[in-house]
Amino acid sequence: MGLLNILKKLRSNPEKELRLLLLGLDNAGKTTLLKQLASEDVAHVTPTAGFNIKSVLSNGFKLNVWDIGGQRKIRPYWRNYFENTDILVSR
Ligand SMILES: Nc1nc2c(ncn2[C@@H]2O[C@H](COP(=O)(O)OP(=O)(O)OP(=O)(O)O)[C@@H](O)[C@H]2O)c(=O)[nH]1
Ligand SMILES: [Mg+2]
Repeated sequence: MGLLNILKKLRSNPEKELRLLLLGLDNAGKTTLLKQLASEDVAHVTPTAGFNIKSVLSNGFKLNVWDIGGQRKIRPYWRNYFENTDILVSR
C-alpha cells in the first residue's frame, strides 16, 4: 500500500490500526527490529521457525507487526502473509 492510501486508511479508521509486515532473508535482523520496537531485550534472539506478531502502540497508532522467518525453507510461505498488509518493510 502506498503512502497516500495509508493516509486515507488512517483518516477513515478511527482505531488507527495498521498491519506491518517484516520480510527479509534469514539473519537480516527482522526479529531484532521487532523486539526493539516493543522495547524488549535483544541479547538472545534466535532464528524464527514460523512467525512472531507484536502489537506496538506508537504516537496514538496501533501497529500490528508481523515478523516472518527468512530461512529458505520458509520463504514459500511468505506469500500467505501479504493479505491485508498496509506497510511492507523489507530488510
Ligand atoms: N551488527 C548487527 N547485528 C544485528 C543487527 N540486527 C540483528 N543483528 C544480529 O543478527 C543476528 C540475526 O538477527 P535476527 O533478528 O534473528 O534476524 P532475522 O531476520 O529475524 O532472522 P530469521 O528469523 O532467521 O529470518 C542476531 O545475532 C542479531 O543479534 C544490526 O543491526 N547490527
Ligand atoms: Mg527472526
